Amino acid sequence: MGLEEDIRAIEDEIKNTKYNKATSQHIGRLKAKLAKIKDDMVMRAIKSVGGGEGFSVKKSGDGTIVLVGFPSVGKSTLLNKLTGAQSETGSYAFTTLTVVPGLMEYKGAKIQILDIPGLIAGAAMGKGRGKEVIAVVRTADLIVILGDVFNAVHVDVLMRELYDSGIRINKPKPDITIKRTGGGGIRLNRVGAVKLGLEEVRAILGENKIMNADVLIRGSNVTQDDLVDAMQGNRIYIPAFIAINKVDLISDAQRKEVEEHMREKYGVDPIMISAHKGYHIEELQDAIYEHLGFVRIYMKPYGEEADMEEPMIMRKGSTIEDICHRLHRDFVDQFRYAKIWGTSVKHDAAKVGLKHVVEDNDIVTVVTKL
Ligand SMILES: Nc1nc2c(ncn2[C@@H]2O[C@H](COP(=O)(O)OP(=O)(O)OP(=O)(O)O)[C@@H](O)[C@H]2O)c(=O)[nH]1
Repeated sequence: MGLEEDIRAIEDEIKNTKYNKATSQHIGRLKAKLAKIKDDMVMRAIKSVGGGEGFSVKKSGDGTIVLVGFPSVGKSTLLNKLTGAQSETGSYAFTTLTVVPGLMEYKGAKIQILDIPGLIAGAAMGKGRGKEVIAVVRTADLIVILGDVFNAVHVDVLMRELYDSGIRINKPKPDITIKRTGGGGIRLNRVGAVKLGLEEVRAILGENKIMNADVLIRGSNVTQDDLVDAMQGNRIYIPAFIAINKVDLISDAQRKEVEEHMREKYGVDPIMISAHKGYHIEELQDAIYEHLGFVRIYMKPYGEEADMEEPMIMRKGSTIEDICHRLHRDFVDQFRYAKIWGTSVKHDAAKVGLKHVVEDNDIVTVVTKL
């Protein structure tokens, strides 16, 4: 059997085996095995991409989003609409031969948007130019999954290809630590109402020949798949949303039908756009801005007024240390303390250290030794 047949056979077996206490170890083992085979194929494919021309993308701006869609879904047209970049458009499949970066300026943030060749079924395993495309997608801060009104089913395929490429969308990274040890078998520590049991954990890790390890799992929602992901170790967690293009070509009733389908299937409202006619583009820009989770930070030089005109755009969760890095490469070394006026502190002008997490609209003074 070839690897692809192996994969299909294991997937079928998982699907056809009812999960219960008696089968949980067996299913865990199958899942671990499946992940290993897939990963061998996918990672080999991704590693073989030596940053060839057009695929070594330099990140720039305050965040990078990647447009993922089938060929001819309208990615290039959309990029042009959002950024004014001159991406090559045409009605043929695979007219976009390289990654085309554009810069969208929105609400003071500079957002890099990458148009990449269309993904197709089998991309994760290297079909089409899948491996190069996926190598780029894995660098994104946000993925916009672009479907079109006539092929809503492509969204399913895209989701699957992303999953098979080790990309987990709209999911926080599960809180799992696996520390290999020299002996003593598998020791499981669980914090919270964790459902996974020791036997399951042992079965899954055993499939990867991990016989001795301290495993710490926190949170009640951790699944077998999450443990397999943690074991494989190369998963990436990226936010994403769905936009459906070419709505100018269908009636209102058809549009509602597509919307309803997406809502039922993925539990989210897709953004219904027309890149060509410019319909709902602002809504899309808003969604991009929101999903990237920006915070605006106003810098106040020591003893001076704050600059309320040009905020520094940071991502949610950024710390004073991140701000220092942005300001000057010596600032972290020279750092004494920072002062903050805003919601991230209990009282205005509070002193904080490098690890302090800033919030939207904070005013910050960094005081250095010099
Ligand atoms: N009616 C209509 N046509 C569109 C829309 N957006 C794109 N198109 C057309 O769809 C075709 C493909 O658009 P592209 O922007 O080249 O698509 P792409 O996804 O970049 O295609 P590849 O480069 O092959 O991956 C072109 O003929 C566009 O003019 C839209 O909103 N409405």
